[in-house]
Parts: sequence; C-alpha cells; structure tokens
Amino acid sequence: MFDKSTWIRLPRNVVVGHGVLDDAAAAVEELRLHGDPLVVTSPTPAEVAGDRVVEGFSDAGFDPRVVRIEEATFAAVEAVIDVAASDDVGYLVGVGGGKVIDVAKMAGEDVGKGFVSVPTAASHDGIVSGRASIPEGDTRHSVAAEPPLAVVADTEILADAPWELTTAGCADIISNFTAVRDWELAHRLKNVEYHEYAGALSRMTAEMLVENADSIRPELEESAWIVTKALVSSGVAMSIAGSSRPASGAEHLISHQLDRIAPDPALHGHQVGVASIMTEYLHSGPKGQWQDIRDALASIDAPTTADELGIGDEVIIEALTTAHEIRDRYTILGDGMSEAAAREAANVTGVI
Ligand SMILES: NC(=O)C1=CN([C@@H]2O[C@H](COP(=O)(O)OP(=O)(O)OC[C@H]3O[C@@H](n4cnc5c(N)ncnc54)[C@H](OP(=O)(O)O)[C@@H]3O)[C@@H](O)[C@H]2O)C=CC1
Ligand SMILES: O=C(CO)COP(=O)(O)O
Ligand SMILES: [Zn+2]
Repeated sequence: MFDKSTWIRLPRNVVVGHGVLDDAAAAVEELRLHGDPLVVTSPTPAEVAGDRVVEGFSDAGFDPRVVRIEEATFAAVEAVIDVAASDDVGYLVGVGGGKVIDVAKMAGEDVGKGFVSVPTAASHDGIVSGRASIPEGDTRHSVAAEPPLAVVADTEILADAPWELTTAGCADIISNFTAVRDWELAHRLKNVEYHEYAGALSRMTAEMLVENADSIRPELEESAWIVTKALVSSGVAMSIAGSSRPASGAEHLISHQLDRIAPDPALHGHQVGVASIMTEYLHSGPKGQWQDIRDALASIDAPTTADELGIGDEVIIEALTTAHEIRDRYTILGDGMSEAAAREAANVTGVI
C-alpha cells in the first residue's frame, strides 16, 4: 500500500499570463484526461470568466456541465458531488475565488476525480495548494486534498478583480514570514518535522513580493503576475512540506478564530496580515521586525489595524487569547496568551 502523505504532489501545468483563459481546454487536453469537464463557478466569476471557459471547452469538442454555487458550504460540496459522480464527468474545473476553488477541490477529492484551478481572484494561496477549507461548524482551517492537476491564471482577469482581493493575496504571502518563524520554533521546541527547502522557499517568496511592492498597484497587470507567481510558489512550498506549515502559523490561527467569532469577518489575507504584525511582535519584541511587516502591508494598501479590518478591538483580543485552541499546531501563542499580554501586543503594534 502506498503512503501518499510522504509524496510531493504538484500541479502539472501552471499557465499564467494575459488571455490564457482561452487556453484552459488546451492546458487540460494536454493532461490526457478522460471524460468531460464539470465547471464549478459562482455568480460573478461566471460572468467574468466561467462562461468563456465553458465556451472554450465546447469549442474544443467537449460537453461541459456546469454547477453554480453561492457559498462555500458542505451543502454546496454535496451539490457538486451529485453531478461530479456521474460517469461522463472526467474532471472538475473550479472557476472563481477561493470559495469556488475549495468546493470544487473538495468535491473532486470525494469522487476521486482530478481538479483544475482557474482563479478569478489572486486572493490567497489556496488557489494553487493541496489544501481545501470549507468554513462550517468549528473547523475553519484547511484539510489535505489533492492539489490541482493544472492552474490556469489569466492575469487580465485577475488584474480586473477588485483591488482588495489582490491586496489580500499579497498579505497572505507576507504572513509567510511569521508562519516560517512559528514552524522553526515548533521544530526547536516540540521536534515538529521541519523542511529546509519548503521553509526557505516560503520565506524567499515573501521577500520577493516585498521587494516588488512598488510594482503592485491597482489596475496594473504586472501586479497580478507578481502576486500569482508568489501564490504558486507558496502553494509549492506547502506541497513540499506536505502541510500548510510553511504558510500558516499563529497568524492563521488568529484569522481562523476571527472567522468564527467576528460578526463580519474580513478577507482571509487581510486578517492574516494584521495578525502577522502582532505575532512578529511576539517573536521579536518591541524593537523587532513587526514594523517591517506593517510597512510592507501598508505599502500594498492592505489593512494594518483592527479598524481597517472592520473588526472591533475586543474581538481581536478574544481571538488572540483563544486562537491556540483552533488546532493542534504549536506556535508562538504556546498554550495561550493572557488578556493583558494580548492587549499589550495589540496596543504596541497599533493594531487596536
Ligand atoms: N484552501 C486554502 O488553503 C484556503 C482557503 N480559503 C477559503 O477561501 C474562501 C475565501 O476566498 P476568497 O477568494 O477570499 O473569497 P470568495 O471566493 O468568496 O470571493 C470573494 C468575492 O469576490 C468575488 N469575485 C471573485 N472573483 C471576482 C472577480 N474577478 N471580479 C469581481 N468579483 C470577484 C466573489 O463573487 P461570488 O460571490 O459571485 O463568488 C466574492 O463575492 C473561504 O471559503 C476560505 O475558507 C482561504 C484561505 C486558504
Ligand atoms: O491559508 C493557508 C495558507 O496561506 C492555509 O492554511 P490553513 O491550513 O491554516 O487553513
Ligand atoms: Zn492563508
């Protein structure tokens, strides 16, 4: 019996560029998959890309089926599975933001069919990774899933998406700095397995994004290029590690907790960015590099305060003091922060 948990599983075709949406069918044909595609999409992504992808598959001689979802719920996953289980469906194509991609990824995993990722927003590294997250009940973090067989990221579409989705993707990458720090800490303190290559790749990806911050501007297609390449690189780091450790530490625990307790959570990337400022402070103290993280976020227009996230100060404090309960993942939060320490961290860093 094979133990796939030790395999490094990566997408085979990663197609990034202007107008590549029209190459989606070709990128899949080249994989020599059997059967027809099931295109999973949602209202806005269907308009900006989904309908064109369906047309492209039809023109290439396939008989695509389509399921539109509204939310990332288990009911949506079930609705997709119902159609995906049919014999004539050979593989799934998720056209949309993280919500659609995760639903398609999870449904594909369930029916044992491959999945192709066609992101319409460069909003986080889940668009490339072998992780899927359906935020329902108490489980907010991602679970292992098959990575996409192919990724088709059209920079024209990504550059046209609302700017905050792109800044969220950037912030998700910037948070890799603290994720790797947490991973190293867990290795030293708890003997958690650490992969040098995955850690180095994840950190380098964040460094390169920050170095290119001046070129990340609204409506500039080059921004979509830079961010998408970083998301691919971060997804590869997770695949090498066989876990989300290279890109998810305490800052992600805090964001997952905000998703549970905030009345109106902000975008995933924005939450992890703001949380990262505070966890860097916990790692390196008042004179440490937390200001560099804050400045990097500010330079690409991402939020740096609770106010900018639209989340109340007390909710931030509650998330800081309870985030360690989210999952069994050792981080700088240890066995939990006291309320006084949480207030100090949030105040010193200007988050609240
Ligand atoms: N797998 C993983 O590792 C990770 C998964 N996630 C998951 O991803 C989800 C969040 O993903 P995210 O991308 O932020 O959010 P959504 O997929 O919800 O997209 C955000 C909004 O943007 C709209 N949209 C998408 N593309 C475009 C576009 N090109 N132009 C205009 N509007 C657009 C969507 O429309 P519409 O409502 O019509 O879809 C939606 O309203 C959550 O479910 C979260 O749990 C988060 C992080 C990591
Ligand atoms: O968002 C992720 C990495 O950026 C995935 O992390 P989680 O495993 O914490 O959901
Ligand atoms: Zn993330």
